[in-house]
Amino acid sequence: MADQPVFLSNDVVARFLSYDELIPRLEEVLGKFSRGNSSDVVQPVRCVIPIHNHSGFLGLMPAYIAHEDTLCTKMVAFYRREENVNLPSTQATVLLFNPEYGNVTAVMDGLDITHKRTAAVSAISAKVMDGLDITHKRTAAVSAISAKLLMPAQSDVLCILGCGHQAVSHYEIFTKLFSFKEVRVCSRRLETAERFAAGVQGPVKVLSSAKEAVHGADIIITVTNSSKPVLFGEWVKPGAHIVAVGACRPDWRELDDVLMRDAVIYVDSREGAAVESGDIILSGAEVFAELGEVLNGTRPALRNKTTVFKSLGKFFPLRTGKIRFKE
Ligand SMILES: NC(=O)C1=CN([C@@H]2O[C@H](COP(=O)(O)OP(=O)(O)OC[C@H]3O[C@@H](n4cnc5c(N)ncnc54)[C@H](O)[C@@H]3O)[C@@H](O)[C@H]2O)C=CC1
Ligand SMILES: O=C([O-])C1=[NH+]CCC1
Repeated sequence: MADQPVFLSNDVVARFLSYDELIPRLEEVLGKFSRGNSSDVVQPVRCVIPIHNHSGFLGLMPAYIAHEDTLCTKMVAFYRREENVNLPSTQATVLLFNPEYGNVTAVMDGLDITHKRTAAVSAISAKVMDGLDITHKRTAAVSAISAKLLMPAQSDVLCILGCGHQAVSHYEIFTKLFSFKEVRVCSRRLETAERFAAGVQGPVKVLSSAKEAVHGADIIITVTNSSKPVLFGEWVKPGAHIVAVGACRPDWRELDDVLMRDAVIYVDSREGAAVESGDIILSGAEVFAELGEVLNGTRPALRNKTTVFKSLGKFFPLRTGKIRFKE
């Protein structure tokens, strides 16, 4: 009989993941995904069902990488929370499988469970993070990869629009990897931005107007749960790089038509963008490249142009080794 799956609580998984390992691992899988070898990397556009009563969605994101025999799925619930800011906008759980037997070997994150057994997790070569952190750190790491490839060579000013969970992980990784002379934030409510600024380590300038906040910025990250544009092309410095993380539904927007049509558009998955991104679908903007294509050298990184990376959150499987449990 198969072992029972282990529950990896937030604390446990948090210990197993560092950005230093996450970034190269994501670069590797983004590249592999964009080579389009579907018999190696199987990762369809996620299946999303509406949670009508709660203005939410549940997305199922299965993935299999044949050459390393990794089978997993992420399940993510996400919500439009413009009115009720006291509820989480995203919750995620990841299941790892034994690919040969089909049984679940680990359930990760989003679970506040103190399991009686001690989980001795051996040989997890690309580590895992806690539930929310899997989503937050993975998303921020892919955004950072886009910035490595696409932001102007001289980038002094970072601006973050939206001051929730993703803003924290994005701030964390962007200030770790790059050095900015100024970091600005703006959120729908001033007090949220002030709380954010007080909570992070390092100087942050809080602005009450998004237009002022993005003025002259070299890199702008939109991490809002808005369904209407929060960033307008006429505000944006030519040549800036925009990382658009929110608006993951076909009728949700963070960026306006002007920006979408003027910028060169990069995505994590063309297929996903065509189905899920309101910014792309409703503006009619053309996708220029997947990040993986840039990493593979098959499409160029047009750093001198205004660029948008539209992130939708493909879940790229973690590489896992054997998981062993001790009583
Ligand atoms: N692309 C991806 O891979 C992923 C995308 N997401 C999306 O990222 C977005 C942010 O997620 P979280 O940080 O977890 O949400 P959150 O709820 O923690 O934070 C959202 C922030 O946006 C702010 N906001 C809302 N409307 C705004 C507006 N009009 N102008 C400025 N700020 C505004 C809110 O006040 C809040 O500070 C959500 O839309 C979520 O669905 C989440 C996970 C992965
Ligand atoms: O990949 C992800 O976790 C999500 N994408 C959109 C909302 C959450």
